[in-house]
Amino acid sequence: MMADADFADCVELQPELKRLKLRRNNWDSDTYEFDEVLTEFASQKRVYEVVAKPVVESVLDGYNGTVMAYGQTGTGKTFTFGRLGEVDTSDRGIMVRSMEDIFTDLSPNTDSVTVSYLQVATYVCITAFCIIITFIF
Ligand SMILES: Nc1ncnc2c1ncn2[C@@H]1O[C@H](COP(=O)(O)OP(=O)(O)OP(=O)(O)O)[C@@H](O)[C@H]1O
Repeated sequence: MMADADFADCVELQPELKRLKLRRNNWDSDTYEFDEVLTEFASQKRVYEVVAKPVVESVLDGYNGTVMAYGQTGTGKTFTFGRLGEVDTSDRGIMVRSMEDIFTDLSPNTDSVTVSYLQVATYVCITAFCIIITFIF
Protein backbone atom coordinates (compact mmCIF):
# COMPACT_ATOMS: atom_id res chain seq x y z
CA MET A 1 0.00 0.00 0.00
CA MET A 2 1.27 3.47 -0.90
CA ALA A 3 1.86 6.00 1.85
CA ASP A 4 -0.17 9.20 1.54
CA ALA A 5 2.99 11.22 0.92
CA ASP A 6 3.65 9.24 -2.26
CA PHE A 7 0.80 10.74 -4.21
CA ALA A 8 -1.41 13.82 -4.31
CA ASP A 9 -4.40 14.95 -6.30
CA CYS A 10 -3.31 16.72 -9.45
CA VAL A 11 -6.59 18.67 -9.57
CA GLU A 12 -7.60 20.85 -6.65
CA LEU A 13 -11.02 22.49 -6.66
CA GLN A 14 -11.36 25.81 -4.84
CA PRO A 15 -15.12 26.45 -5.13
CA GLU A 16 -15.17 29.41 -2.75
CA LEU A 17 -12.56 31.16 -4.93
CA LYS A 18 -14.20 29.87 -8.14
CA ARG A 19 -10.84 28.43 -9.10
CA LEU A 20 -9.36 25.15 -10.19
CA LYS A 21 -5.70 24.41 -9.62
CA LEU A 22 -3.81 21.93 -11.80
CA ARG A 23 -0.57 20.73 -10.26
CA ARG A 24 2.24 20.11 -12.71
CA ASN A 25 4.38 18.67 -9.89
CA ASN A 26 5.09 19.37 -6.20
CA TRP A 27 6.30 22.91 -6.80
CA ASP A 28 4.49 24.12 -9.89
CA SER A 29 0.81 24.55 -10.69
CA ASP A 30 -1.55 26.47 -12.96
CA THR A 31 -4.71 28.13 -11.67
CA TYR A 32 -7.83 28.71 -13.75
CA GLU A 33 -10.73 30.96 -12.82
CA PHE A 34 -14.34 30.15 -13.70
CA ASP A 35 -17.75 31.78 -13.29
CA GLU A 36 -18.50 28.98 -10.82
CA VAL A 37 -16.77 25.82 -9.60
CA LEU A 38 -19.10 23.02 -8.50
CA THR A 39 -17.74 20.05 -6.57
CA GLU A 40 -19.12 16.53 -6.32
CA PHE A 41 -21.16 17.73 -3.34
CA ALA A 42 -23.15 20.24 -5.42
CA SER A 43 -26.86 19.37 -5.47
CA GLN A 44 -28.84 19.06 -8.70
CA LYS A 45 -30.74 22.17 -7.58
CA ARG A 46 -27.55 24.17 -7.16
CA VAL A 47 -26.21 23.00 -10.55
CA TYR A 48 -29.49 24.02 -12.19
CA GLU A 49 -29.54 27.42 -10.51
CA VAL A 50 -25.96 28.24 -11.42
CA VAL A 51 -25.75 26.70 -14.89
CA ALA A 52 -29.18 26.67 -16.51
CA LYS A 53 -31.59 28.96 -14.69
CA PRO A 54 -30.01 32.16 -16.11
CA VAL A 55 -30.37 30.66 -19.60
CA VAL A 56 -34.03 29.76 -18.96
CA GLU A 57 -34.69 33.27 -17.68
CA SER A 58 -33.20 34.80 -20.82
CA VAL A 59 -35.27 32.38 -22.94
CA LEU A 60 -38.35 33.65 -21.14
CA ASP A 61 -37.21 37.17 -22.10
CA GLY A 62 -37.29 36.12 -25.77
CA TYR A 63 -33.75 34.96 -26.45
CA ASN A 64 -32.62 31.55 -27.63
CA GLY A 65 -30.67 29.50 -25.10
CA THR A 66 -28.37 26.52 -25.12
CA VAL A 67 -27.02 24.52 -22.21
CA MET A 68 -24.29 22.07 -23.08
CA ALA A 69 -22.39 19.45 -21.09
CA TYR A 70 -19.15 18.12 -22.51
CA GLY A 71 -16.85 15.55 -21.01
CA GLN A 72 -15.37 12.12 -20.84
CA THR A 73 -17.71 9.16 -20.67
CA GLY A 74 -19.02 8.51 -17.17
CA THR A 75 -18.47 12.04 -15.88
CA GLY A 76 -22.16 12.73 -15.19
CA LYS A 77 -23.63 14.50 -18.21
CA THR A 78 -26.72 12.28 -18.40
CA PHE A 79 -27.16 12.42 -14.64
CA THR A 80 -26.93 16.21 -14.61
CA PHE A 81 -29.25 16.75 -17.58
CA GLY A 82 -31.61 13.84 -17.78
CA ARG A 83 -32.57 12.63 -14.32
CA LEU A 84 -36.35 12.65 -13.96
CA GLY A 85 -36.37 12.48 -10.16
CA GLU A 86 -39.18 9.95 -10.11
CA VAL A 87 -38.07 8.44 -6.79
CA ASP A 88 -36.47 11.48 -5.20
CA THR A 89 -37.57 14.83 -6.65
CA SER A 90 -34.33 16.49 -5.50
CA ASP A 91 -32.60 14.35 -8.17
CA ARG A 92 -34.36 16.22 -11.00
CA GLY A 93 -31.92 17.24 -13.70
CA ILE A 94 -31.53 20.35 -15.82
CA MET A 95 -34.04 19.32 -18.50
CA VAL A 96 -36.90 18.67 -16.06
CA ARG A 97 -36.16 21.79 -14.03
CA SER A 98 -35.98 23.91 -17.20
CA MET A 99 -39.33 22.59 -18.39
CA GLU A 100 -40.88 23.24 -14.97
CA ASP A 101 -39.77 26.87 -14.98
CA ILE A 102 -40.77 27.44 -18.61
CA PHE A 103 -44.21 25.87 -18.33
CA THR A 104 -44.87 27.71 -15.07
CA ASP A 105 -44.20 30.99 -16.84
CA LEU A 106 -45.93 30.58 -20.19
CA SER A 107 -49.49 31.22 -21.32
CA PRO A 108 -50.80 28.13 -23.14
CA ASN A 109 -53.08 30.19 -25.41
CA THR A 110 -50.43 32.51 -26.79
CA ASP A 111 -47.02 30.93 -26.32
CA SER A 112 -45.25 28.16 -28.19
CA VAL A 113 -42.22 26.19 -27.02
CA THR A 114 -39.78 24.07 -29.03
CA VAL A 115 -37.14 21.92 -27.41
CA SER A 116 -34.24 20.22 -29.16
CA TYR A 117 -32.16 17.64 -27.39
CA LEU A 118 -28.98 16.30 -28.87
CA GLN A 119 -26.41 13.77 -27.71
CA VAL A 120 -23.25 13.18 -29.73
CA ALA A 121 -20.29 10.89 -29.12
CA THR A 122 -16.87 11.33 -30.63
CA TYR A 123 -14.55 8.45 -31.46
CA VAL A 124 -12.56 8.89 -28.24
CA CYS A 125 -15.70 8.60 -26.10
CA ILE A 126 -15.85 12.26 -25.17
CA THR A 127 -19.51 13.07 -25.45
CA ALA A 128 -21.57 16.18 -25.49
CA PHE A 129 -25.11 16.60 -24.30
CA CYS A 130 -27.05 19.65 -25.32
CA ILE A 131 -30.50 21.15 -24.77
CA ILE A 132 -31.64 24.02 -26.96
CA ILE A 133 -34.72 25.86 -25.85
CA THR A 134 -36.64 28.35 -27.93
CA PHE A 135 -39.59 30.20 -26.50
CA ILE A 136 -41.75 31.96 -29.07
CA PHE A 137 -44.24 34.59 -27.96
N1 LIG B 1 -23.71 14.19 -9.39
C1 LIG B 1 -23.75 12.85 -9.27
N2 LIG B 1 -24.06 12.27 -8.10
C2 LIG B 1 -24.11 10.94 -7.99
N3 LIG B 1 -23.87 10.07 -8.99
C3 LIG B 1 -23.56 10.58 -10.17
C4 LIG B 1 -23.47 12.00 -10.38
N4 LIG B 1 -23.12 12.22 -11.67
C5 LIG B 1 -22.99 11.00 -12.22
N5 LIG B 1 -23.25 10.02 -11.33
C6 LIG B 1 -23.21 8.60 -11.61
O1 LIG B 1 -22.05 8.34 -12.40
C7 LIG B 1 -22.37 7.40 -13.43
C8 LIG B 1 -22.05 7.99 -14.81
O2 LIG B 1 -22.86 9.13 -15.00
P1 LIG B 1 -23.52 9.44 -16.42
O3 LIG B 1 -24.12 8.22 -17.04
O4 LIG B 1 -24.42 10.61 -16.19
O5 LIG B 1 -22.23 9.87 -17.26
P2 LIG B 1 -22.16 10.43 -18.76
O6 LIG B 1 -21.17 11.55 -18.74
O7 LIG B 1 -23.52 10.76 -19.29
O8 LIG B 1 -21.56 9.18 -19.54
P3 LIG B 1 -21.61 8.84 -21.12
O9 LIG B 1 -20.79 9.89 -21.82
O10 LIG B 1 -20.99 7.49 -21.18
O11 LIG B 1 -23.07 8.85 -21.53
C9 LIG B 1 -23.83 7.03 -13.29
O12 LIG B 1 -23.93 5.83 -12.56
C10 LIG B 1 -24.40 8.17 -12.48
O13 LIG B 1 -25.52 7.77 -11.70
